Amino acid sequence: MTDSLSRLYNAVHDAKTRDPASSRTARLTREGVAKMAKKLVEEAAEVGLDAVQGDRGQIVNESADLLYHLVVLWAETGVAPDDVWKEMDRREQLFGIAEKLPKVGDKGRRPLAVSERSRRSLRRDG
Ligand SMILES: N=c1c2ncn([C@@H]3O[C@H](COP(=O)(O)OP(=O)(O)OP(=O)(O)O)[C@@H](O)[C@H]3O)c2ncn1[C@@H]1O[C@H](COP(=O)(O)O)[C@@H](O)[C@H]1O
Repeated sequence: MTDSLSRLYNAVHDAKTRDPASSRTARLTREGVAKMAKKLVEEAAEVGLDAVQGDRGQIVNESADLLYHLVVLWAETGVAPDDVWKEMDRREQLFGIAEKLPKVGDKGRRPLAVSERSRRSLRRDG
């Protein structure tokens, strides 16, 4: 999946300077980040609605549109796919450590407390 998104990112990056008449990405680039953000939110809402309606095929279609618009927003704001993969790796390591800690901590603390602490740390670092 990360490969497909990285390829899409490169294609989108190249398309930004193309003729807006033939490239949706170039059109979105001309319209600016607010328009890109609006499109992203619309696609996310569509995926959510399709899920509520139980339309699996449409969830797949709209998810592809959602990912395209997310990548367009990354390219516009200077975020590279690697930036996101690194953050995901960091979280995986953090939660992995939390999972290896004792199941019941001091004073009868439950593992959820450890997990919650990790989440707070993520929010603070992020
Ligand atoms: N992966 C995609 C991709 N996914 C979805 N879409 C388009 O995004 C549309 C969904 O967005 P909208 O709902 O806003 O579309 P719409 O209903 O037609 O809305 P409006 O255009 O009227 O605003 C889909 O109908 C697709 O046409 C994509 N358009 C382009 N790409 C890739 O992006 C790269 C650059 O392509 P161009 O931007 O066409 O140069 C290429 O690799 C393309 O394959």
